[in-house]
Amino acid sequence: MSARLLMFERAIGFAPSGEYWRHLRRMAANNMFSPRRIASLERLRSRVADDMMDRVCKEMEETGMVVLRGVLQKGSLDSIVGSVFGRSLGEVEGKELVEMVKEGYELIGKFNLEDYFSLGGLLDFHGVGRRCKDLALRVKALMANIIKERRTLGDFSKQDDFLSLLLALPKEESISDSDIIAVLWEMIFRGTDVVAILLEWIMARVVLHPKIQAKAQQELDTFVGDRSVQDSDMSKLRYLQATVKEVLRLHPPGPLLSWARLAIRDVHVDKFFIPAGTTAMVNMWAITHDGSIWKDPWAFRPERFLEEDLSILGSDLRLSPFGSGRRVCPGRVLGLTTVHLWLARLLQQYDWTAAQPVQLSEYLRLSLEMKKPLVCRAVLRDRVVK
Ligand code: HEM
Repeated sequence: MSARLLMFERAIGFAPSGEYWRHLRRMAANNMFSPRRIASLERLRSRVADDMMDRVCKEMEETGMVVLRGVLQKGSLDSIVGSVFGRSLGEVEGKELVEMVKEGYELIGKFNLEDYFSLGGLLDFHGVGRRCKDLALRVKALMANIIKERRTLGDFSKQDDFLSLLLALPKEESISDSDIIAVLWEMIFRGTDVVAILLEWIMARVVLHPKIQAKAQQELDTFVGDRSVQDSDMSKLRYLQATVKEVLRLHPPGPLLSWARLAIRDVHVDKFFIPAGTTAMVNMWAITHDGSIWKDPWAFRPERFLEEDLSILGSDLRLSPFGSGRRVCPGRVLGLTTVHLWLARLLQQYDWTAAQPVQLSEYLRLSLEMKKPLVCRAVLRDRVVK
């Protein structure tokens, strides 16, 4: 799996010198995910939330139930595409992008002997390597077109999307088009599905625990009232934030973080000696279910995070669902901000119950997904949200 990710990423054109990662880190730290930029994207997130509410309403009217996965995936893609390109894509481009992301996920999950014994493609019986290369060419072609079009329009300095930001860099900091493509693709590929997957887990828990749902709604009614909830309300919505943390603990979408790390030199970790060349995995899922770390680890109890406030952004290794250290998720604040806002909207607007039995079985692809999609019933709450 991790070898595939690397193979695929190399095919997309990551600079072998590691320049790409340097750029990604600098962008993430300085600009792309600065609080100002994340705030500037609130209008987009909010508009996407409105669209999602409309889709929920439509599905309820047409079928009497909602398959949330489709609604969340569409919302997540619209939001990331808007953040990356500053506009929605046309029908053809949009469809192509969805297909490319799908193909990328499928390829990452495929077993290929060539990942373990590289014989120049001889063991690539199912053409996985060839498909990776084909996909990389399609990604490059689509992105190159969008970059060209944006350059023709010029004056990117006033826009807040990631592409404009990269194009507006001063000459001495500018990066090559292939690195721009790699950075943007990585944002789309890593940032789209995981937000939808996390929200589906959250809603499954909300449906399974009506008292927790009611408590989160009560908090919204008390602190936000009849107007539409905004990012700036989030600091007061402590129970809602605790609920998200508890879902990240029980159902971390990246249970093995980025799958594998390679020790490039001999190292001691606690009492273990790890020789150079070892491939090691961090099993975050095992840590977050460990009874010696968590009291009643299998119980779904958001209150535990009211009793002890714990940062989940990478400084406390008991719960680091976004990883930690140099390879920590660069999109973690944007991802969390989005999840908080959309969850708050879903709960403010509707009461949620299960339309089919909720199953918490897991399915591991690039991320840990619900095996069986969640099917709910959404009933408009009697409060009018303006
Ligand atoms: C809220 C949901 C999200 C979760 C749970 C999540 C989780 C993770 C995890 C566990 C990793 C691996 C970290 C490691 O190996 O130590 C990761 C990496 C990454 N994430 Fe996220 N992520 C989320 C949202 C996002 C968003 C919204 C974006 C982009 C806009 C994004 C972009 C990335 C990128 C580019 C990497 C690769 C970083 C690297 O390999 O150095 N993520 N994420």
